[in-house]
Amino acid sequence: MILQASQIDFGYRHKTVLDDVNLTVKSGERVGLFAPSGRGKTTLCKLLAGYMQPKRGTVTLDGKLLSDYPGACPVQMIWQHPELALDPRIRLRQSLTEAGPIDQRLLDALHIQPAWLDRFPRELSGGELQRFCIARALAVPVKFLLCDEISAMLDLVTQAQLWQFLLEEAQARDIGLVIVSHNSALLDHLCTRIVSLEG
Ligand SMILES: Nc1ncnc2c1ncn2[C@@H]1O[C@H](COP(=O)(O)OP(=O)(O)OP(=O)(O)O)[C@@H](O)[C@H]1O
Repeated sequence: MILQASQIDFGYRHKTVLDDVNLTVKSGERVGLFAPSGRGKTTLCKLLAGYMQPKRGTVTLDGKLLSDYPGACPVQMIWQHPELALDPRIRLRQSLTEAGPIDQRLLDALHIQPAWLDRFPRELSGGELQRFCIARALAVPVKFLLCDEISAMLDLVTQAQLWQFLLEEAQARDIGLVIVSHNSALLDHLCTRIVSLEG
């Protein structure tokens, strides 16, 4: 499959953030997105995942708009701040089952303890919550995963385990990855290609 952003313009109020941006990602590719803070990486991810619509240009998956795909969106985003990605009023088990059936293999691979599922988001640490958000994104038949600074809050050992798991999972399921990070060494290590938003 091909996820394609073509001639994207986007701004907040009167401020232009993205001007004629093009990006193509194929299944199985791992594309790093690198740019200074505030340049629009998160904004581009939100557009690629269909959370917002561009002012000009299109985002398509195999030539069709994301809204043409029924059910769970095949492009999932994992956010930099996991606490903002979850409904604080519902327990994690409900968040997970709303995405799809609980897959014990995913929970084990991400070292998610069964007891966490009975808690509310505020009752987990940032790193625990992030691993939960990754399990939730992978619970749907995802084709492209947008990872926006997802590992910065994890210790180095957990980061390494997480990326090894995500790379294996992406390869096994032919998922395309877009990886946003300020850590260029991490991107060099993980990605098949790196794209700069610096113009
Ligand atoms: N909801 C919003 N309303 C107004 N301006 C916004 C909004 N979200 C982001 N911006 C602005 O848009 C610009 C791009 O933000 P964005 O979060 O996409 O950048 P980024 O490259 O991901 O930054 P960082 O590396 O710091 O996470 C910034 O100048 C930011 O202040």
